[in-house]
Amino acid sequence: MCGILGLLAHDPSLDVAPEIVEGLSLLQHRGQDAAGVVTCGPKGRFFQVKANGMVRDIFDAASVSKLIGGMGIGHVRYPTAGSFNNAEAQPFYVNSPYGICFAHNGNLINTESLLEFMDEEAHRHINTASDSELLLNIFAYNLQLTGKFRINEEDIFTALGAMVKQVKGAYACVAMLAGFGLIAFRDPNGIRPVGVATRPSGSGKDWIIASESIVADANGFTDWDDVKPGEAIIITRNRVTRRQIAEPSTFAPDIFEYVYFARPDSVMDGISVYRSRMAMGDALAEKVKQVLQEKNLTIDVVIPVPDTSRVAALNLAQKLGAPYREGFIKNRYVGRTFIMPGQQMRKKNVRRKLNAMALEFADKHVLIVDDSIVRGTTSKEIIQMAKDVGAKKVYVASCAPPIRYPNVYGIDMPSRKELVAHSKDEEAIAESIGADLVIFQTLPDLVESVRQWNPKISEFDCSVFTGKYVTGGVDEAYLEHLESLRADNVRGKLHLSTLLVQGKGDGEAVGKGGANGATYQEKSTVSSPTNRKDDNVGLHNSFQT
Ligand SMILES: O=P(O)(O)OC[C@H]1O[C@H](OP(=O)(O)OP(=O)(O)O)[C@H](O)[C@@H]1O
Ligand SMILES: NC(=O)CC[C@H](N)C(=O)O
Ligand SMILES: [Mg+2]
Repeated sequence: MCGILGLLAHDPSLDVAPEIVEGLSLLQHRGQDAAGVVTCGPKGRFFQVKANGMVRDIFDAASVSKLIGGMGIGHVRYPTAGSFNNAEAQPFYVNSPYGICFAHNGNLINTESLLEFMDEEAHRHINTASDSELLLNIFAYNLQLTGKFRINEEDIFTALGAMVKQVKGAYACVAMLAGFGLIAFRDPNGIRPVGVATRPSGSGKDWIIASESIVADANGFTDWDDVKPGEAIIITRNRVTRRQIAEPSTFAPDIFEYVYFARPDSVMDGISVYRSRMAMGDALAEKVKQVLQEKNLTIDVVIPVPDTSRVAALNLAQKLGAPYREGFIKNRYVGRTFIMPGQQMRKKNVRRKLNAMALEFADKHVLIVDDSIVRGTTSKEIIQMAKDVGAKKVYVASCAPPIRYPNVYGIDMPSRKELVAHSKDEEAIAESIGADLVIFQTLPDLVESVRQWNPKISEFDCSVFTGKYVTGGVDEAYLEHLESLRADNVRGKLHLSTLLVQGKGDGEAVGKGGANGATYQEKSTVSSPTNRKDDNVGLHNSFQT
């Protein structure tokens, strides 16, 4: 899951980079592998800083000061295609037919046929294994087909409409056209989130595009509006234009955003993540009550697994009338473990991140609550930790049902074999993670916990629980192919070979700029989609000076 962001200041003389960097740090939980920002300054020039690492490590005062311009986009990356090499850090850039920068959250499922198309028909070179670079080039190719020296909004909608017909999968995107403006768009099923908001600025408005509403709130933007499934919004300094670029399809936002990915203080598609997590705790409490009664068991204490499960665990404890205790203390300097690459790293970091306090576990029957059990990395470690400090019995309750199928839409769960619940019943799962009992939320209860806050959404993407993929095009052959490319054991090798090809893993051989060896690059835009006087005049003025 990545985070995307775009910002257009009404006043072109302002620099938006500091706010973009600040905004990316609020999206850090969506991707910890790489981050990048590109701004567009005078004469339509792009300025870029991107690298592997966390936002705070990549951006310092010196690198941010080089990001000039009143419009820009940013990205935090959690790879789901290609490798975690910094050549695949986003935003991506193409210089033809116009200067375009692009950031993507999601994952395409027809990359093989798109690559063939790029090679045989579009004759565009794709330099990485990133599906996002591919998506950008499909968009650029379709823009090129307009055959125009200078383009307008109609041309962009036409190109996006053609692109949507070619690509399959999940994509929430932000694009920036040099000297023109920003574009936000979302796949026809609205699997990945993205929205827009505004704030007054002089005689006009500043616009923000972001994966989550928290970024808008924190920067004083209001009137958050989710991009609709299959919709594109083009924002220039003169006007904002919205259009459906895809035929209406099933709106099916990914339910895992509410379970784990999003920040609790975000509102997505009209649903407060916080409220949905509280409701997950309430519903799970009923199930736990029932199971404990059936098995004639009691619990002394409810303990959350920091961070994500806290909200649900508190409600669950209240409903059960059991004490809620923070028995695991989290090292605040260690990031999310699930989105780290490689099982070794994830395992090591659970221990680095969480510590069990004996005084909350010793001689007790504890109910540990987590939002989800995916590979079982976290639960295995913390159950052992709880036992090591004297817990008598360790029961685990999960706000999500068993995860038995891969995610193909932007969450890095490509391999069935890695999922602890794959082909296992609840007893076997408990045994495998070392729990005395494991209790899962039912799927209808999970869906209702989220859907009740916006009954207009009739469906959610629940493919990791059901194996049903809303876009179609995901069959056994595809899943096997994905596994062969991205399972943990294959990926280690892939990363190594990428490093060998690239020398030492430095993506762009351009002057170094930021902290952490971030690459800094100034891109002079030769071609700009519009610099005719009658189009987007506000921007042109700044562009032509
Ligand atoms: O079964 P697993 O493969 O371990 O995956 C599930 C765990 O990973 C996530 O935590 P993470 O540490 O990533 O983030 P958090 O601090 O937001 O809970 C999630 O909240 C679960 O605790
Ligand atoms: N998690 C995501 O959204 C990843 C975006 C894109 N597929 C990449 O791997 O960079
Ligand atoms: Mg967790």
